[in-house]
Amino acid sequence: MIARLNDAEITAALPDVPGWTRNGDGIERQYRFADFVTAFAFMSRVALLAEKADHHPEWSNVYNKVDVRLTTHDAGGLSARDFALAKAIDG
Ligand SMILES: C[C@H](O)[C@H](O)[C@H]1CNC2=NC(N)=NC(=O)C2=N1
Repeated sequence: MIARLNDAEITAALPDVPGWTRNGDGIERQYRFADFVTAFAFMSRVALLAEKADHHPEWSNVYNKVDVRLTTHDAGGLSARDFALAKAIDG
C-alpha cells in the first residue's frame, strides 16, 4: 500500500508542482484551452500517462476547460503518486 503523505510532506512537495493547489485530500488544477478539440487532446494525452502510471485523475471537462483533481484512493489521501502524475501532466 502506498503511503499517505502528512501535512509537512505535502507542504514540502507543493512547490514542485506550480499551478496546483491543495484542496483537502487532493491537489487540483484547472486547464483552459483554445477549444474543445484541444482540451480533449490534452485529456487523451493524460489518459495515456495515467494508464501507464496506474494512477488516475478525478476530472471533468466543459468545452475548453478541464478540471483535474489528484488524490490516492488506496492511501486515503495524497501520496507521492499524485505529485508524480502532476509533474508528468505538466512535463
Ligand atoms: C488496482 C489498481 O492498481 C488501483 O485501483 C489503482 C488504480 N488507479 C488509482 N488512481 C488513483 N487516483 N488512486 C488509486 O488509489 C488508484 N489505484
